[in-house]
Formats: sequence, structure tokens, C-alpha cells
Amino acid sequence: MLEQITIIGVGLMGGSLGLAATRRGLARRVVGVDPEPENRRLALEAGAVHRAASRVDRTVLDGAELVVVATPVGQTPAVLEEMRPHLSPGTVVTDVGSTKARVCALAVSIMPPGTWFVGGHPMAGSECSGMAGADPYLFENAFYILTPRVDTPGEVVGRVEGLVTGLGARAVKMTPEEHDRAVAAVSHLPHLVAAALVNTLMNLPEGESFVPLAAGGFRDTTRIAAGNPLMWRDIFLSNQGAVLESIKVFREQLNRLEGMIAAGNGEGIRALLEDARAFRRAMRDGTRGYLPVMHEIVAAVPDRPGMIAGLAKSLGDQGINICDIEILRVREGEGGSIRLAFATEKEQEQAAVILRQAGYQVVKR
Ligand SMILES: NC(=O)c1ccc[n+]([C@@H]2O[C@H](COP(=O)([O-])OP(=O)(O)OC[C@H]3O[C@@H](n4cnc5c(N)ncnc54)[C@H](O)[C@@H]3O)[C@@H](O)[C@H]2O)c1
Ligand SMILES: O=C(O)C(=O)C[C@]1(C(=O)O)C=C[C@@H](O)C=C1
Repeated sequence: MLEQITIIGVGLMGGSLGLAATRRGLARRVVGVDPEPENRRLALEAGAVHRAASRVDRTVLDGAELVVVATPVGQTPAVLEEMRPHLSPGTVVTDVGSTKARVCALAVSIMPPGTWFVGGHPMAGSECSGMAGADPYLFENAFYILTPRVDTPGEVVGRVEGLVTGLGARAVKMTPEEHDRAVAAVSHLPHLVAAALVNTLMNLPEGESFVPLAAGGFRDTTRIAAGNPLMWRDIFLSNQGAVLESIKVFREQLNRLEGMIAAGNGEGIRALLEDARAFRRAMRDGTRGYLPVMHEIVAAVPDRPGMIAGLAKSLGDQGINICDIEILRVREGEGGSIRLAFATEKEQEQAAVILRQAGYQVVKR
């Protein structure tokens, strides 16, 4: 257990980290710094921090073996500068920012001798912001990228890895440049496409009147467009090269599809969609990438009070753990469908049998 972790920026990520760190006993004391009074109040009230301060000074950094910077990436260099005169030798600083090359390069010149900076980025989050959106389970099973320099001592990297595993996440190491190219494709491009989808709808002459018709497709592809604009502005600007490279490839894909639709090239469209489907399905099946394997069923249930509790109890009584649950559709007063996910195929099969025996209509996915 560490003596003290100090978190600079107790918003969604910093607050979630504080909640997980205090609940899991990762440090004797967690100190938070945030200029927003509401975030400090909520962080203290929720037990994410033991002490909250409005600005960085010696008192918040003294005794901290680990400092986590969880501010928008545009603020991180200024925060490191602010901390610099107060950092004692041996202190390890990490961050949770979504881009790494720029901040890691700047940190080399800002960090005083005897102190260390190890870049970090949890691949988990949400479209919420501030302490109000914080979640103690946010890091559970998430991949957490670390970008240590080659000359960083093993015990320094080990201290940050200890935090990562302590939070329930899984550490993956790469260079800041590899990180930025990868997240440009898997996170930054999807965000800007989601924003462009929403703005496309709003810019159609009758776009607003179409909104009530939007179903799962629009909802699933645009959830992230509700994210914090200032945070995302900083991300795009601090990963300009890799984001522009991803946009170029995306534009080529869009042009190809446009050309095929204009030419009535049905075979070309089918082949292109076939490729996308095969790749996306392989991701869900866990044969590709980092998405956890999920074994799902969809149960049709009547719309009655206590229905979800009853369903969960039938499975819980048989020792079956539900990993994920989602209400897909509801017809008021009649019924709806619920998606349940399990860690193993065996549990999926057992759950389907139990729920069918209990009278539910069940399909495996
Ligand atoms: N939101 C996500 O899904 C997500 C996921 C992974 C990483 N990140 C990264 O995590 C970082 C924080 O994002 P977030 O979603 O928690 O944002 P947030 O807006 O919820 O939290 C940021 C916090 O930093 C505080 N802050 C701003 N300037 C500060 C300063 N100079 N000193 C101290 N505190 C300051 C703000 O008051 C706010 O509470 C960003 O760098 C972001 O790129 C976000
Ligand atoms: O909203 C989510 O579900 C996220 O995980 C957010 C998300 C992402 O693009 O996947 C957003 C920014 C990050 O830096 C990491 C994660």
C-alpha cells in the first residue's frame, strides 16, 4: 500500500481513480486537487479523496509517492510546470491523458532531477464529465496503456503498474508514438465521426424533425458525440498528425462507398460490407483485438414490476453470474427484450436452459 496518491483533476477519470483507489485500499491517503468547488465537494462526499485542495502547492505533493494528472491534455504541461518546484526526489508522476507523444516529450524537460514521468492512458471512459460521472468500476478489466521511456528504472514503471493492476486494469506497454497512431484509429476517429453524424442530421433541412425516428443505429454510433468538447478539442490538436492520417483513410473509404452507390455497383457494396461484418464479428467473438469475449442471450420478458430481479434471481440461485445486462426494447405494459452477457459459453448455455424452463423466450446470440 502506498502512503499517498495525489490526483490532479478530480473529474470523471480522476474521480473514478480516486473512488477505486480508496475502495481497494491502494493508498493510506488520497489527496485531490481541482479548481471546481463542486468536483471537490462531490469527491469528498463520495470518499474518492481524503483531502481536496483548489490548487497545486507543496502541501498536496509532500509525501505523495505517486501523482496522477487527470486534467484535459491541453492543461497537462501547465500542471507539470506548476508542480515542478514542489516535487521531491523519488516522486513518480503519471497521467491519464488520451494522447501521449506531446506530453511525454514535454515532461522530459519539465520534470526535476530525481523525479519520473510515466505516461498512462486507461482505455475506458464515458461521454460524461466531472466527478458526478465518476465510477469506481470504470477500470475493471480495461486495458491501460503505459508509455515509459526506455531509460525509466524498472521500479518506477513497477509503481505505476502496481496502480494499474490495483485498479483492476491490465497494463500494456508501447511507445508514445505507437499509442497515438493506435488511438487515433480506435478512439479519436470514431469520436469525430460521431460528431459529424450528429451535425449531418442537424444540417439536413428537416433534420430536427427526423430525430424522433432515430433508433438503435443512430444511438449506438453517436453516444460518444455527447462527450466534453473542450477535452476532445485538446485531444485532436495534440494528436494532429495521426488524426489527420486516420481521416485520410476514412475519407478514402467513404469515397469508395460513394462511388459504388453512384455507379449502382451492388456487388462492390456487398463485398465491402461483407469485409466489415467479418472483421467486426471476429472482434466480438474475441478472436481479434482487446474486446472481452462475451456470451450473450436475449430474453423476452413481460413488462411487470420485479421482472429483472426475478430473472437475475433464477440465475443467481444456480450460481450463474451476469457480466452485463441491457434492456434492448420495451413495449409499455406488455413486454420487452433484455440482453444478458456471461463470461463463458457454458454459463450462456445454462442460463438459456434455466430461463426457458422458467417460461421465458430465449435466443442465444
Ligand atoms: N472521458 C473519457 O472517456 C476519458 C478516457 C480516458 C482518458 N481520458 C483523459 O482523461 C483526462 C481527464 O478527462 P475527464 O473525462 O476526466 O475530464 P473531466 O472534465 O471530467 O475532468 C477534468 C478535471 O480536471 C480539472 N482541471 C482542469 N484544469 C485543471 C488544473 N489546471 N488543475 C487541476 N485540475 C484541473 C477540471 O476541473 C475537471 O474536474 C483527459 O486528459 C482525457 O483525455 C478521458
Ligand atoms: O466512452 C467510452 O466508452 C470510452 O471508453 C471513451 C474513450 C473511447 O474512445 O473509447 C474515450 C477517450 C479515451 O481516451 C478512452 C476511451
